[in-house]
Amino acid sequence: MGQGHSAENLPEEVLFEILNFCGPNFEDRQSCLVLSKYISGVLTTNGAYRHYLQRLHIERGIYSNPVPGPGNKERFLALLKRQDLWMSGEGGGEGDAAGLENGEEDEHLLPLWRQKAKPCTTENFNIAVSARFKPKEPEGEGSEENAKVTLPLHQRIQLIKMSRRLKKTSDVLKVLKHEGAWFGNKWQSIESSEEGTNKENNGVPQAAPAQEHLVSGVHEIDPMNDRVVMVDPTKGLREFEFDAVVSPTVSQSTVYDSSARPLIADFINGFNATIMVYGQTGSGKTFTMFGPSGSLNNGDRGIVPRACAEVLTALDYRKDHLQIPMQSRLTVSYVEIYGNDVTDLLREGAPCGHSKVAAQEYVLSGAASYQISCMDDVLKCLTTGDDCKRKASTAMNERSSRAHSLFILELNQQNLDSGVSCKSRLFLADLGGCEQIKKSKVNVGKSNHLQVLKDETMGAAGSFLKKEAAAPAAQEPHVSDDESAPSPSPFSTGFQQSDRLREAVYINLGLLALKQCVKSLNNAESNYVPYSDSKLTLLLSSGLGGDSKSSVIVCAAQESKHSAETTSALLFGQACRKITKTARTGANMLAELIAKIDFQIKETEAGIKAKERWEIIEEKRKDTLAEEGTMESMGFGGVEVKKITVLVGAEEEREKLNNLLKERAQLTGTTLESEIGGDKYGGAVGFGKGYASAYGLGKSVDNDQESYRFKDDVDADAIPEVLKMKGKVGGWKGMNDAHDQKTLEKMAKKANRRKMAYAGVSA
Ligand SMILES: Nc1ncnc2c1ncn2[C@@H]1O[C@H](COP(=O)(O)OP(=O)(O)OP(=O)(O)O)[C@@H](O)[C@H]1O
Repeated sequence: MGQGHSAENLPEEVLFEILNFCGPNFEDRQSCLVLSKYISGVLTTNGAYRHYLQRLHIERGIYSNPVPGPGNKERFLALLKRQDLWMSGEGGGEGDAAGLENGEEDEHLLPLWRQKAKPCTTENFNIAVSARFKPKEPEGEGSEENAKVTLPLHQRIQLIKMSRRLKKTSDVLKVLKHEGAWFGNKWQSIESSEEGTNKENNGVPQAAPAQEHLVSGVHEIDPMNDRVVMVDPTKGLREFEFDAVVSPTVSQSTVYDSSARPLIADFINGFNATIMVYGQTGSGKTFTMFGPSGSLNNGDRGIVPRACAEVLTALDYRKDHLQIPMQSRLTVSYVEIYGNDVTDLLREGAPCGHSKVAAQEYVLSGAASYQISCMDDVLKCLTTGDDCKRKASTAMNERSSRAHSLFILELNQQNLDSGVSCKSRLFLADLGGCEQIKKSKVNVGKSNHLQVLKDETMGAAGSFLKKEAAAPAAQEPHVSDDESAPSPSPFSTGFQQSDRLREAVYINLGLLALKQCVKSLNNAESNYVPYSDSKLTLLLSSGLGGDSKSSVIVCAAQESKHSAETTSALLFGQACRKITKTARTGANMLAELIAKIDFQIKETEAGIKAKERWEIIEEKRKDTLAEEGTMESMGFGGVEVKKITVLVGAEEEREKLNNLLKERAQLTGTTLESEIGGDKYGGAVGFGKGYASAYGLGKSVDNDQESYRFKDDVDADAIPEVLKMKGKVGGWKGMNDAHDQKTLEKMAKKANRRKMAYAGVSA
């Protein structure tokens, strides 16, 4: 409950906002009500802004989550910038400023919606990263022993400063001295010999029992300051800061509120959004994203069902309450990425698209989507998809996801009055868990399989061995999810377990590609992000570096035996947090990515044009088809020296162009050959149909051999005008002076006549 206010003692900024809201004549009854409540002290400033947020939604269609707690003012001022999202034309909608004389505009008195529109479509932001820790499991005996870490002195000092809230290093040294820990017995023996053993502790906070070693693992989870302190066996003490750190005991709804909810509002307001969970296998990614099995309808449900519920509730509300007539359509796609295969989990795992290349375009174009209108539809989709997912038991997780899965919501909305429409997508990615094969033990099947083969071929004698082999096999992870299912034959066990290994490799490869993309995005000098390295990164490309708002939730285990993996996951989160992006409403990720690549292709082509020149080089070639018994066949002589013309000077640009064309081919779902073969690209630099043959360039630039650049017969016509004019054709005597076509032709012929010369011994 706020303090009582009178109109006179209202803070100026509040009065200004309220005046803006109510208009010069206080004609808006609801705003008057808010104002009167505020003045009488019934409403706090925060509460008043809650009302403004509601108005923004009802009158302008700008959604905000009903979040309890403070911060409504900041939210309102941020959303105010988007007020014209659903209005047509430029400027602030009905900017006729009723109540004012012709053309007279007083900003302070203009009602909120009648102010000039501010540009609302782009927002700069960093990827938001949060960390969530799974509750601790009891560790096996001896694991602590193995994970002891001795910190270097400076880190030990830092740790004591943090844990005892000490500022001065001299105080920390007193603690160390008292503990006798870091220097061990040596310090104590020096102390006892010099000062006696029972000296008083002069004002330093009483220390815990001496602790010479720290145990590796999570040392401190600090949700208040969104900080995690790790003790890593190889790197010592490490501190990580995130946008949110949630304590291991928090509920699923708290995780949703802190890491996902703001993005759901952005999604409804026309931004593309991406939320992904990243972490080691068994760290709680699926738990966070979907919830434990059977929880889709209860309080334990994860981000996906919660997000769907919030979007559906918001759309229902908008249908009945908005003052602008909005039409909306919500669809869902649910796919799994396994190596280079993308499968539709809502169509019994059918492959997406007609080819592996086109799969991502198929998904992003919405061809795999289904319309949903209520929570029942969502639950059906989730159950159908879940039944279809690759899951198996490993030593690390009873129900381990064996591929990356992507749940995509697509929302199409239109203001029927203004005709303005907007499409936005929400990507919810449950990434497969990075796993160390030796820990998840998914490679055990290989040896089982071989053992079975051995037994089979040994016939009756093998049956004895089979029994022997059965004992250790029983301790290995079982692969069936279904306890009641008939136990698999040893053959199938072998196959299934080697499948686990392949799955682990595919998952790790996708994650590696993801890490490479994050690295490139963080490297200011890198102008190429290798999205096309994997299907996972292709599908997530817009979420990582494109136009969408993104949030990464790092899931991790606290146990010391997982400290290396936890540190690595937290480092990934930290790298993601540094990526700055520009998000825009109504962005079409795929089309824009392609347009961006097209622009880069044009720039690169211009660079090649400006830099490239012809040069004559001597190439030594050996006769590989020499007759038997000749000197050449024995490796002596027979070397042909050929003078050949070669394009040089823009090698880096050509490589870049090649990568860009590859990336474009991946995005458009075509092949590199068709990108190069068309007239669209590289006409001037030798990739177009005409130039490719004139320059003697092979069709496939995928082929790394340099020979595609060589050409014996130089056709002077083929030398680009730009090179002739600039006299850039260097290395060829007299070429710099050549300006007319005839001279060029003559020189080309002369060079061809002189090109053959034999060196060495001939037979
Ligand atoms: N925060 C949590 N609270 C309680 N239990 C949890 C939590 N996180 C995970 N678990 C439990 O830990 C187990 C593994 O979780 P989950 O399957 O979500 O891991 P994962 O990271 O998705 O693993 P994988 O990559 O192998 O699929 C499950 O039994 C899950 O219920």
